[in-house]
Amino acid sequence: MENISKIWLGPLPADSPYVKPFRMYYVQNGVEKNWDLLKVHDSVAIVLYNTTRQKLVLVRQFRPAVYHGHVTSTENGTFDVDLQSYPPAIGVTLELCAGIVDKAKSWTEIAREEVLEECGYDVPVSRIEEVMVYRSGVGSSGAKQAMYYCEVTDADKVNSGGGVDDEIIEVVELSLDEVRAMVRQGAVNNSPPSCLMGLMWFLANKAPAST
Ligand SMILES: Nc1nc(=O)c2ncn([C@@H]3O[C@H](COP(=O)(O)OP(=O)(O)O[C@H]4O[C@H](CO)[C@@H](O)[C@H](O)[C@H]4O)[C@@H](O)[C@H]3O)c2[nH]1
Ligand SMILES: [Mg+2]
Repeated sequence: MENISKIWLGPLPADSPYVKPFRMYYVQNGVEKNWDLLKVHDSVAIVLYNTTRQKLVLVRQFRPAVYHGHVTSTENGTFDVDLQSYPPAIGVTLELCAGIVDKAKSWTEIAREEVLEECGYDVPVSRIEEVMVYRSGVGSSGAKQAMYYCEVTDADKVNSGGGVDDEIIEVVELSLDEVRAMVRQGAVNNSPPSCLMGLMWFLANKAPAST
């Protein structure tokens, strides 16, 4: 996974299909203001629970933005990355299965495809229920994310997952005790808030009482 041998930074090309930067201007209470922001894709995330194994199914992957966040928090924005001081493992996250909405398909169909591509479970959209919709990165992007819940069994597993094209994704199964440890007071995670919220929602609403 973190078989990464070189890391460097460059300016964002204007034609990035993933991130488009803008400065928005507005007048509030008669005062002109502006805000620097990013247009990024909306997305779906899926809380996946394997009822056969009583495990939450998450994904591990190297996230360049998380790596950058670790490094620039101490290096003030510019860096020649020394992989000894900053091992790539600091950029590896544990997240809900998730994907960007970049196709003309329904959001639940995109969720269904992500469950299949990233985690290897083939389920019909009728088994994917909406949990909630919210905005991420309210200071920088405000992108919409819809969270879904889906229960799967070992019988739904058709491949090992891992993503498509050049994606490198590891499927990780967590016990309920391991999930509880992730959201315990004082816990420090490399996970996004959406994942931690999804896990807390699961513990509050879906987790079997006795395990
Ligand atoms: N973002 C990006 N920048 C590139 O430069 C860039 N270059 C290539 N790609 C490709 O785009 C695809 C993105 O993968 P997904 O569709 O699975 O989306 P996620 O990365 O899982 O992101 C979702 O889930 C996250 C967790 O909840 C949220 O934080 C995000 O907001 C949310 O979109 C991959 O094939 C990747 O190779 C880039 N993708
Ligand atoms: Mg993804």
